[in-house]
Amino acid sequence: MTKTTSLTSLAQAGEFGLIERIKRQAQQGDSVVLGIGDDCSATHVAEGKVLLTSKDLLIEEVHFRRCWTDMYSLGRKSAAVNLSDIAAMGGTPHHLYLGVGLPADLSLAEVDNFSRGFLDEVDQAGASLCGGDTCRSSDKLIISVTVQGSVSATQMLSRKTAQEGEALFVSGTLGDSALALALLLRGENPSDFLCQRHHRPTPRLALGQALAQQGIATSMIDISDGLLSDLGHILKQSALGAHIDQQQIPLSSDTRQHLHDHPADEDLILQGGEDYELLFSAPSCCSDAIDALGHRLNLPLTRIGTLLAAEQGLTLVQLNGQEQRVEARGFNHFRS
Ligand SMILES: Nc1ncnc2c1ncn2[C@@H]1O[C@H](COP(=O)(O)OP(=O)(O)OP(=O)(O)O)[C@@H](O)[C@H]1O
Ligand SMILES: Cc1ncc(C[n+]2csc(CCOP(=O)(O)O)c2C)c(N)n1
Ligand SMILES: [Mg+2]
Repeated sequence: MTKTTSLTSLAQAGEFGLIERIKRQAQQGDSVVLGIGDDCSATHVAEGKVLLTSKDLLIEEVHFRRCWTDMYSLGRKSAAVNLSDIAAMGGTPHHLYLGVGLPADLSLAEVDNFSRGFLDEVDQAGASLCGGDTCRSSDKLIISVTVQGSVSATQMLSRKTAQEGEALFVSGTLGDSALALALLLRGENPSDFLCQRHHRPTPRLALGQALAQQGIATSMIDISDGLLSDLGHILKQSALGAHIDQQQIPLSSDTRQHLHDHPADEDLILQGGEDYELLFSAPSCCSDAIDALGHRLNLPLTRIGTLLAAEQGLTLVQLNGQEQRVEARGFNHFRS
């Protein structure tokens, strides 16, 4: 057996050495019958719940640049963006599967930092890494994560159950991540706050679960491709229109200051992606419960608009007070 302490390269560790290193760091929750190490994992599904499963890829130069992020943050983000999809259904995450295609120029220390970040995010969510796949990639770092969670079937929140007349809310602030990315692409240095928002998104798990369990929200989605695009999915699947008030969209002070100086960047708020905040609909009578929940979680929950009949389409009251019909546009892998 190879001694692991003095290893520095992927070649020295080898495929199975790498898997062993990840396995040693991974904790297993009670629902895991068989974790890393066999042909499949085996896990229990809680009785009376439905299984939620989602997958997200992160590809170098498409989702991240290695020169912009440290590997620990990339590991955390790879888990977080997947956990965010479980949050969007009102669910509790349980099991994750990590596929990696590793270019030969990565050092073992970088891979260790990546897995440490991934596992810290998984642990924080109370979930377990149960398996994955490891292979060499010819050039780019490729990350493919599958997450499983559960939710009571009667409490699950989907995109297709919003109702006309209900209010639309978002958590947190919008546009910070897209602004950080825009600045990085322009060769500028985003503030530490903006960098955190881009490289270390927070999956809103406690919020998603509370909205589902308390029966407050009627539909929900996490904002990965931008507010208008992701709202567009709720509108399409619920056969509705909506009215958004741009003045109400919650901004961080860094983003507000930037827009004051660079108003041309306003579209980043509406169409920039990777906020990983939750967008949800709720009857207007739930406003007090939503306020109380926001206070309890120490997270702003802001009403930004109203759901209308489908014929009314998607309209935006702009900052100048003018109402304009808008497209449900945002990040699109084959268009932007
Ligand atoms: N190649 C594919 N094969 C089968 N289903 C897919 C494929 N790509 C996406 N889907 C499905 O299409 C739906 C929308 O996928 P999408 O990736 O846009 O999810 P999202 O949650 O809106 O965004 P994000 O990827 O940022 O999490 C999901 O149900 C997803 O499982
Ligand atoms: C280098 C670099 N270029 C562009 C972006 C922007 N970006 C990539 S994927 C995505 C949406 C969510 O992804 P998905 O829909 O695949 O889940 C966004 C906004 C980035 N983060 N890094
Ligand atoms: Mg999603």
